[in-house]
Amino acid sequence: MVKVIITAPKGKMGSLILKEAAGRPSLDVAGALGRPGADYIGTEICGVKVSGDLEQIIDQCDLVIDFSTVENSMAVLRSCVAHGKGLICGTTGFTDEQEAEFRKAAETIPMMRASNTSYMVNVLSKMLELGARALSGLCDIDILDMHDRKKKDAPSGTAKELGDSMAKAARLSPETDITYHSLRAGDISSTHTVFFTGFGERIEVTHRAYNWECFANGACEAARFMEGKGPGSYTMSDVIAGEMAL
Ligand SMILES: NC(=O)C1=CN([C@@H]2O[C@H](COP(=O)(O)OP(=O)(O)OC[C@H]3O[C@@H](n4cnc5c(N)ncnc54)[C@H](O)[C@@H]3O)[C@@H](O)[C@H]2O)C=CC1
Ligand SMILES: O=C(O)C1=N[C@H](C(=O)O)C[C@H](O)C1
Repeated sequence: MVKVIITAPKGKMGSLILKEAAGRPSLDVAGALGRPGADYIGTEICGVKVSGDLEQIIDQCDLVIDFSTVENSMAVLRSCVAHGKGLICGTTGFTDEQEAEFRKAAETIPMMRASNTSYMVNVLSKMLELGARALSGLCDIDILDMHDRKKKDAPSGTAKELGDSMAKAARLSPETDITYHSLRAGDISSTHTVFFTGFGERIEVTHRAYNWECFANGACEAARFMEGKGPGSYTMSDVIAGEMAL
């Protein structure tokens, strides 16, 4: 059983992950990390005690699951490195320098950076690799991500990851061969469309999340996958590989 600490238990994602993880026999939720000073510090959510200080509780876990903010995630990353704990980070919007710090950390701790933990999105990524290999040079490739008006980052982390995996598969540049578009409006829930646009014809492939449960389920699957893993960089592609028999 993996012992986990879950951050942001009042956040949109953190609250769903905590609820899902608390009900899974494969996971033991050792604690939750809330925003310091918040009125819910010291209370229990889903039967889990909420602390405002990761240093006080981190030694009770094997792994931290963190879907919060860039600032908090960088602090969580540094604590995980200092205490030799694993980390699944689903937060998006990091700078290149911050991403490099995650890669460096993977030399000493088990690390999963995953901008999208939905099983379907990660299957979609495999389908798009095939599309990009078959169609590169014959068409334009564009990615449109649509999210609610409160989302902080654009393009989405998912758009960037899909672009990177297509570019790697088809030997393209993710910066110059793929074009990114973002719409932030109302309460749109995560929607990604990839367009392969030729002349006289076009392919559009879309993933629509109706709510955020697919990401919470995927985060818990990822935590189960991380059990017993040593230092290194792991991806959702590794998590789904067994199920897809890739
Ligand atoms: N990887 C994936 O599949 C997904 C990733 N995300 C990403 O996850 C992140 C969070 O998204 P949401 O839950 O929608 O945002 P949210 O705004 O609902 O939640 C963020 C939470 O972080 C908490 N927080 C801030 N500072 C903190 C601190 N010092 N200690 C503890 N908690 C702190 C806030 O109190 C808030 O509850 C975003 O970067 C988003 O893009 C969102 C959905 C799926
Ligand atoms: O903020 C969100 O909602 C989401 N963020 C992630 C991203 O930036 O790709 C994953 C998903 O799209 C939901």
